[in-house]
Amino acid sequence: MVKQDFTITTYEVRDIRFPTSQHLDGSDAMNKDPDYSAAYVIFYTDDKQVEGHGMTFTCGRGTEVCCSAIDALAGKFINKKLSELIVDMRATHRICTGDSQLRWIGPEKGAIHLATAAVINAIWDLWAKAEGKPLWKLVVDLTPEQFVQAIDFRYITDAITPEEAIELLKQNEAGKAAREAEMREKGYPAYTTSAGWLGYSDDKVRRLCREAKEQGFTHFKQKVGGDKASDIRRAQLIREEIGDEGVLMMDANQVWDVKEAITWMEDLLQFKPHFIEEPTSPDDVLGHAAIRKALYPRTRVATGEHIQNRIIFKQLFQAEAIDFCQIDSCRVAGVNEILSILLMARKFNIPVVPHAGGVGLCEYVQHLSLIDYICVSATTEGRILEFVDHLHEHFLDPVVMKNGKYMTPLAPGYSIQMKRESIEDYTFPEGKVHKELAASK
Ligand SMILES: C[C@H](O)[C@@H](O)[C@@H](O)[C@H](O)C(=O)O
Ligand SMILES: [Mg+2]
Repeated sequence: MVKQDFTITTYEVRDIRFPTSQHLDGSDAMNKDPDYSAAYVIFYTDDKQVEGHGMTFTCGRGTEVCCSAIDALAGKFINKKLSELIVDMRATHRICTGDSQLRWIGPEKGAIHLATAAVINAIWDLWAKAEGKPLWKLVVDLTPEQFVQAIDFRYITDAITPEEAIELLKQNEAGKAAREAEMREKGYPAYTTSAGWLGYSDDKVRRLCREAKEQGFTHFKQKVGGDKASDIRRAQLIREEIGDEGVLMMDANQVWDVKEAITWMEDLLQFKPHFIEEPTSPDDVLGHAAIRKALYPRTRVATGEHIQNRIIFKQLFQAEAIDFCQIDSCRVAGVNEILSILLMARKFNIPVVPHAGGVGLCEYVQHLSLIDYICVSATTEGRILEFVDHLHEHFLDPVVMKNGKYMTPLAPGYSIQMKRESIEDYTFPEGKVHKELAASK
């Protein structure tokens, strides 16, 4: 069943924080000073060479809460053999989401769900390493039946059944090899968010847009929703830099009420935004639908980085509330739940445009878009993968960008393993970097 088998012997949880707020990297109208962080888990095995790594993304304070939740889950995997876990990935996923007591502090949402993502992703990382394949390749090589076996269909069978999902995957079998070859050669198209963080000066935004254009990017995201006059000024200067042919996306990070979102966007439509992302609360399915109805087709609506689980995605699709589905690799419960969302998005014909603004998220989502293209949607039309240019140097197998595209990752695993030195230096609060920061204050 698995090329090499291991038994999980112990685990380690780390609270890792990068002080990105110092330069306002990652800042937006809601998250004014994020410190890109990771609640990080390592599963050690009886083979000293092979470890499963996983993390969930956080913004600084609160990482300790997710670490505690990881602690509550990870112990369940001690003494488990990899082969036992992967034979039924649906059951493995339920080890976390189905705990009859822990479930009360979710269910399938909040810190416990973020923690589930870290743990589940670490298991997939271990599995991919055991097979000697990058995660995307492990998944695209599964049979349609095995792919579907990883998914918890509870609460979504009114949108898609396992039988339908298998049928859908089977339809794409024929072209899989050609799409894989294409991706290995050309890579997956990306857009950049790092030119448009809200806390950056106009000059910096201008310079970063220029640099991103030179690097081959054609799609750029601007943060909006702080102050309307400055949104307008900023949109103007970005348009000057990227020209009419450049694609401009806007992201409000949930700051508006429903009506406010519509009126605010009316004033920004002159800049031809491709979409408005997170115009309001991620829980407000009908609010998103109302905003979409008011603005479509002058602009479109995107959301997902704070959509807590497959059930809310299902409702967003059913209510025709969004035009773009921004899956987040560790907001929902890791690879298993992502697969269910990819399938539903395919069924409802909504392009998947993953969220990657954080640490480690680019590393993760490159695999997910490859899975989407090679075996689920079979198209890149309307799809583009987010890229932010921060903190990649801390990973053993960081993303490789060329000409505005993600080059297909080839190393075994889920690309999320951090360098040991980075783990030590940035562990909060006792790592070297945090001690130095505290001393300098
Ligand atoms: C706090 C973060 O940087 C967010 O601003 C970021 O994830 C953003 O919403 C994005 O779309 O990338
Ligand atoms: Mg966003």
